[in-house]
Amino acid sequence: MTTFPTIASDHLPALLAAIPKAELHIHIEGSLEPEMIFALAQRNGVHLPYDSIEALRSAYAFTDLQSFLDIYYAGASVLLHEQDFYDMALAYLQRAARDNVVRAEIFFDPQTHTARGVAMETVVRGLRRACVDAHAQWGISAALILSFLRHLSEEEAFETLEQALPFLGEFIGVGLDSSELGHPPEKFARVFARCRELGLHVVAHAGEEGPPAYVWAALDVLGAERIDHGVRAVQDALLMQRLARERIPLTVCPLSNVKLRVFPDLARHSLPQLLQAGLAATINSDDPAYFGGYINDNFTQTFAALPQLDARDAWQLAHNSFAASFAPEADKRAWQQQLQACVERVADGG
Ligand code: HPA
Ligand SMILES: [Zn+2]
Repeated sequence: MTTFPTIASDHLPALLAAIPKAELHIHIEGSLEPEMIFALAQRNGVHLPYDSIEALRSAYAFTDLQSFLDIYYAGASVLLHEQDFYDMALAYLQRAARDNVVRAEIFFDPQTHTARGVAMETVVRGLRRACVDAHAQWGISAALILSFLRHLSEEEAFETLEQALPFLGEFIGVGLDSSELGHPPEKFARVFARCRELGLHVVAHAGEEGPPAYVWAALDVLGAERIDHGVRAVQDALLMQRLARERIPLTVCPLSNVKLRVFPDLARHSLPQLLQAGLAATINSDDPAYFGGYINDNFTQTFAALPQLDARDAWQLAHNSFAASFAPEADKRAWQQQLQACVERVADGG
């Protein structure tokens, strides 16, 4: 965009809500609301160590990534049948469409389920059916990214990849999540090389709790096309230059970062520095049921806490989200045009 229309700051919340956007960092198991955890536990006869929805919700007081992951994996234990995966993903996609998400690239953690005896086929079929139905109902475009658990071994990642081979057409790429510290990207060099040979897109969580060295390794050893989180890159000037020069997208999750104490509060988040340095940052929800908000909550609360962010930044973040997505180029062009039209409509007071 060469000229940017004037948008008064009191129109900013409306703009943030209305702009079409892509969500590129959402763990579908992290969209499981306490109400649905309880409903599925009842439906499937799974015992939960919490007496009520309120008791479960009050356990959501995290001190770091691991303290969150322990509860997140426990919550996922209620998912057993294809319909459970379908219901979870359809609920997320309906909620995302309300936030004007036009494209969602959704992580799923198959090892969390296969370890409990749930078949890969059950997981993938349920999630894919929700993606197809959500597109038909709300026009939202959705795709899946299989994420390996980094606290497990590379051998277990290879076994998971083997189980996923019959479903290669059902997911667009692979990621790397779970406990970051002590599990550097190098641990998964060979399995990611195999995934690249298979033509899959490659992303990885790096620089959430881990050091900038993990971001370098995600790029150079795994061949990551996007970095999930990456907010600690600000500690390394050379890395910042590289991320900016190569326009490597960062999928930033502000509410997650505050809940897991990566930053003490939103006002001290590194997002303005990332944008100022010309990095292709995006805003995402990560695990919205656990971190207190979906994507528009992340946009509005982050902009409210950081008054230096303005309408131009909102446009940039949405623009980056489409540029960084793995959707077909024709779709990306159409969404960029919708974004432009939306900005002009809000500027006109419409
Ligand atoms: O933010 C995260 N980091 C690592 N693993 C995860 N699994 C779900 N959310 C996350
Ligand atoms: Zn994540």
